[in-house]
Formats: sequence, structure tokens, C-alpha cells
Amino acid sequence: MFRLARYSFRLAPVGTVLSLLSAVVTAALTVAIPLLLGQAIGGLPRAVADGPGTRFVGVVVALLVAMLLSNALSQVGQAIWEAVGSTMEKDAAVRIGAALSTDPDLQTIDDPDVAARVEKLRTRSWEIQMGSRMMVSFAPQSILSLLGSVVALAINFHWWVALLMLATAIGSAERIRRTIVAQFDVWVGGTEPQKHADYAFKQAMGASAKEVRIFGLSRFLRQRYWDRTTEAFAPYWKVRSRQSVTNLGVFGGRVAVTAAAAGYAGWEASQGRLGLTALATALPLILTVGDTDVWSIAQMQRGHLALTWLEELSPPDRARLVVREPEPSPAAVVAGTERRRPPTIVFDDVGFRYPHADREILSGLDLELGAGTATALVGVNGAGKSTLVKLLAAGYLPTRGRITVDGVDLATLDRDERIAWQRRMAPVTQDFIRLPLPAGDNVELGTGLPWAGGIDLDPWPDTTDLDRLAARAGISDLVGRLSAGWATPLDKTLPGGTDLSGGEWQRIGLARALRAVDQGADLLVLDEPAAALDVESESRLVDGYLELARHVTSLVISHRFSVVRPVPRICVLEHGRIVEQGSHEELMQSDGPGRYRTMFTLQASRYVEAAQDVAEVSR
Ligand SMILES: Nc1ncnc2c1ncn2[C@@H]1O[C@H](COP(=O)(O)OP(=O)(O)OP(=O)(O)O)[C@@H](O)[C@H]1O
Repeated sequence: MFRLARYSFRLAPVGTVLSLLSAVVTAALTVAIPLLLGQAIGGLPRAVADGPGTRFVGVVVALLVAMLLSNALSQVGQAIWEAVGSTMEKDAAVRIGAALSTDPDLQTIDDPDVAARVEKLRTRSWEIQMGSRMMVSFAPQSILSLLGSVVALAINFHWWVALLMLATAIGSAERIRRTIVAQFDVWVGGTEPQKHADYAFKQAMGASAKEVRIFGLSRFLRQRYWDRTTEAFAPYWKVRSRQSVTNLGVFGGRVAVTAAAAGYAGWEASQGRLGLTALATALPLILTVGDTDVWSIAQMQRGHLALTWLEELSPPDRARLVVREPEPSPAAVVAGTERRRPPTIVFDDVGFRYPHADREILSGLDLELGAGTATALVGVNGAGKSTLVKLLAAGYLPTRGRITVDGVDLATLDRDERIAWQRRMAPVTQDFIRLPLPAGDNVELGTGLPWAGGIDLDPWPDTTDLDRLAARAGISDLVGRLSAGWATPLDKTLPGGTDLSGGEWQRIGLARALRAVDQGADLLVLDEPAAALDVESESRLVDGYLELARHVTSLVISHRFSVVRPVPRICVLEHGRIVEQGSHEELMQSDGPGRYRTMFTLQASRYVEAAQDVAEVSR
């Protein structure tokens, strides 16, 4: 448990030391106050009879100062802990973020075990704060004041009463510890019903706001949330009711022992065996010992567990990496100042199976993406096209065969080299990033660096370069329509912000990729770049892509044959391998399996039918 104190000291040394000091002083005051109170009450009859002497006044003043100081320290301790706690909260969030976003390996985000651990940490990282607070504040304070009061009671009253009360306090503390631990395990255990309840809650709270209204799912989701939560908490209530009988007995016993000790002190006083000072000292000490809770041990245990999860997910050295993270490397830095030859990528008999999956997605796949050439990839849903991109990015390594870049096997790259390889890519993926930042930043982040060395700049910097880029990317009209141009935040919840349509976002994503290529990225990957584009934008995209692709190695994946058709080499992915390749004309005339021809004809015939319908209607 001292790890909690070490963690707290590492993050906030001053706050931690102050907190410990304040705990020790508060504990000393908790013992001192009953002693002073005893002296004050014991001296009262004499002070009334003969007038208050210096000693009596000194005791009363000391008592008042002690009480005020104790009160003030509890306020100061609270403030210190708010500051330390917020540092811990930030540390946990940043470390979870680091674990999920700095590793070039995609398995970290796809792995259900990691996802479960992250979710558990997200909901329970506050326990680290709570446990640390107990460790360097409440626990030393309550343990020291308990022990101090027991010693004072032994000296001023009877040692056996003090020991009996200490034993009762320890017994009840252990009982509370067990109760809290057992209840929390059920309460925040991340059980299946809890996951379902959370999911229903998120959907109902806006994750799918439009569908929820249109399909009238609100009642269903709310009912589901209610039922699953009830189901999730059933074991919790079972544990609670089972424990409450025992707990009642333990706490009742503690109250009885405290009352008996106080009663015994009163009886001794009535028999003349205990003077007024001793009685007035013993009674508050008895109440302090009877009332001191050492439940913080359970919280420390919980905090220690949550800290262990955090360290496992994201070791402290990685957290330091976040805090002192080097400047992100833009593609230009990785690629060197001179533009080198774009990469040649070879998939050599590649097989791939996702971890925990029971089938291969790719199997015996051979494919070459020649330096500075454009390749298109087509295939039905689930054929493995996006998976191939993940392998190309070294987000996953093949389970069989190898992928080489200019002859270097991606599997031999170390972490930094994999990151550097990823920086050479300019991707437009199906779930591309949409940042609640100004339009300019959303494009400029393609450099790998925030725009002009910072984001959310005010006043907005010179946009000449961006305007030129917009013209090439075909988004000048889009930017022109935004109320504050490039400075318009792309989030309607921000002041002056707006939201974009799916297609508009996609065009911003394409401009970002273009920006990355300008900065030195030399592998362009477009995964369904036209899914949300209108016909005009799509045609602009294709022209722009072919122009751009002349300087880089590129791969475009699309279900739209109008996008694929002009690309010089088209590959058909089926059953985990490339079953056909060639230009559009070659594939249409080939004697091979004719998969491309079949798919193309099927899609084209729909357009022909539609065109005929339009023609008939207009006649
Ligand atoms: N992280 C994952 N773990 C396990 N299986 C996965 C994972 N991601 C994808 N798959 C499976 O791999 C197969 C191929 O998926 P992939 O996304 O590569 O297909 P695709 O060809 O890009 O499909 P689409 O045209 O629909 O985008 C699918 O059956 C999918 O269920």
C-alpha cells in the first residue's frame, strides 16, 4: 500500500508532504484536545472559587487554539487534496490515452481484454485518488489518533479498558474492510448486465439520437437500462443483506463497549475513585476511541488494485513519455529533407488471422505495390480490404508470410521504426478523424504537427498555403461557405461552430491526406474515399487522386467502380488472396474467373437501368 504514497509523492511531492504533516498534527490535536478539556473542566471549580489563575487561562486558551487549528487543518487538508486529486485524475487519463494511442500496434485497441481493462480503469481510476488520500491523510490521521487516544486512556484511566476498546475498534475496522471490498467487487465489477445497462444508457443519452427518436426506441432503451441495472445490482443487495446482520452485531457490540466504558468511568467517579479532571479526560478519550473509524484501509486496498491496473496498462515510464513527449514527427522529418523514392511494398504469401479469431482473413496473399504506382483494390464486404491496410500500416503483423518495404520486412522493425513507417502514410480511412477544432486545424494536422505550431490560434494566421491546398483538394467552396472560413470550429456545440455533412467531412479528410503528402508522406491509402461523396466531388476526387498518385505509392479501395476504373492496376481480393489483377480493360476482357467483370457489370447495369428510367420519365 506504500505504493500509493509513492505514487502520490511522485505526482505531487509538496501536496503529499503537506498532507502527511497535516494528518500527523491533526492526530496529535485529537489526543491533545481531550487532555486539555480534562484539565480545563478539572480546574473549573477552583477557578470559580478563587478566580482563574494563569494556568487555568493558559489551558483554556490552548484548548481553544487546538480546536480552531484542528478545524482549520481539516479545511486546508481538503483543499490540498482537491489539488493532488485533480493531478492524479489527469495522470490516469493521460496514461490511459497513452496506452491506447502511442503504440503503433493496433492490437491494443482491438483486443477485448485491453478494452475491458480500460473500461474498468475509466470507471475506477477515482479509487486511486481515494486510496492515495487515505494513505497519506485519513489513514495516518485515524491510526495515530486511535493509538494516541488508547495510550492516553491507558494512562489516565485503565489499561484494560483501553485495550478492550482498541480490540473492538480493530475488529469493527476489519469487518468494514471486508464489507466494502465485497460490495465494491459486485458494484463496479463490470459484469455483463452492467455492460448492457451502460450500452443502453449511452445510446439513449444521445449516441444514436436520431435513430432512437425515429424508430421510437426510447422506451425500449430506458426499460432495458432499468432491467439490466436491477439485474446487475441484485448480487450487490444479496451481499449487503447477508452482511448487514453480522455488521449490526459488530457495530452494536462496539457501541455497547463504548457505553460500558463511559458508564464505568462515571461509576468510578461516583465512588470517589476518579477525580473530576480524570473523568473529564477519560470520557472524551473513550468517545474518540469508540468513534474512530479505520475504514480507510479498505479504500487503500481498492486504490492499490486500481493503481496496479493502471501500471500494467501504462507503466510510469510511458507516462513520462507523455509528459515529456518529443515533438511529433511530421512525415517530412521522417522522410528526410530530400524527397526520396516512394516505397515498393511486397506482400509475400501473407496469411493473417486476428488474435482470438478462428479463421484466417488473408491467406496466401501476394501483391506488389510498385514505387510510385497506383493500385486499386476491390472485393465484397468482409473480403479483408481494410485488414490489408492495417497490415500495410504495420498495425498488425502477418501471422504467415511477410510484407516488405523496399526489401525490409515490416516484422523486423522496432517500435520507433514502425512509428516512423506509419508517419510516411497519408491515410483516408473509413472512420477518419473528426476533431472538434477549426477547419484549418483539421486539415493542417495532416502534417503531423498542429498548425503553425499551435492550435486554436487567435488571431487566425496567414491562410495563403491553406487556400492553395483547398483549391487543389477541391474544398475552396466548402471553406468559403463556413462563417469564419478556416477558423470555423467544426463542432456545432462550440461557439461559432458548425457541423459538416458526411461528404464534407470526407473532403476535409482528403485535404488532410493531401497536406500529409505535401509534407513528405509517400504512401497514400484511400479506404472508401468516395463513400459519402456526390457525383461531382467523386469525379474531382478521382482526377485529384490520379494526379497525386504520380508522385507516391498509392492504394485506393472502393466499392464504386467509377473510382476504381481509371486506376492503372486493379486487384480483386477474394478468399483472402488476390484472384485477379490488371487494368479495367484487361479485366473486362480477361478469360479469368471474371469476378471483376461480374461485379462491374452488376453495378453498371443498375446505373444503365436508372439512366433509362430517367430518360423515359423525361420523355
Ligand atoms: N479486430 C477484429 N477482430 C476480429 N475480426 C475482425 C476484426 N476486424 C475485422 N474483422 C473481420 O475481418 C473480416 C474482414 O474485415 P475487413 O474490415 O478487412 O473487410 P473489408 O473487405 O474492408 O469489408 P468492407 O468492404 O465491408 O469494408 C470481417 O469478417 C471482419 O468481421
